[in-house]
Amino acid sequence: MDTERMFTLSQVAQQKSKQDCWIIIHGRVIDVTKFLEEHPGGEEVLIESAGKDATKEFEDIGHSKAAKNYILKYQIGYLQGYKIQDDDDNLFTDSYKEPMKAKEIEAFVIKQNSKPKHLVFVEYFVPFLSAAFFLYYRYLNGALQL
Ligand code: HEM
Repeated sequence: MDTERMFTLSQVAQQKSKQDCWIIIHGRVIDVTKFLEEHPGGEEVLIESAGKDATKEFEDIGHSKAAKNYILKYQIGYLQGYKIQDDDDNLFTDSYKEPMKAKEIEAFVIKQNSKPKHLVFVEYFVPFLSAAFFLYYRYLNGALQL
């Protein structure tokens, strides 16, 4: 997807129907046409913001990182003349672009952390058995001394 394309405000303003619904968030032009039915907040709010800058509305709701990843997914370009903020990279994560990689890493970490069953046996059961034998031995000694 070519996200480097530039659009003017009037170009975006023309795409405000259910069939062509674009909105601007943080200077990014997003084609939400295919996302309308999927939007958990309903399609109406998106259609109301269509063709406009909806950054304030978007931020006021307190959208999650998942929502910001959708922005990366549906972004088609940038608004011409928009000055990208210094913290723009922090506003969006790029994890959408490589979801498989993220999953692989997660799986790897789980594998690394989970212990094989026999290790659990050695770690907990063997010390417990040793302690039990030791106490039993002390008990027998004590019993013999009495
Ligand atoms: C491309 C733009 C947008 C995307 C990708 C998006 C995505 C989402 C997602 C994923 C959710 C589920 C909750 C979450 O993960 O935060 C959500 C909820 C919601 N969104 Fe959006 N949204 C967008 C724009 C907007 C705009 C412009 C408005 C308001 C004018 C809006 C209003 C809402 C509301 C009211 C909810 C429901 C919150 C709730 O029930 O707790 N969204 N949106």
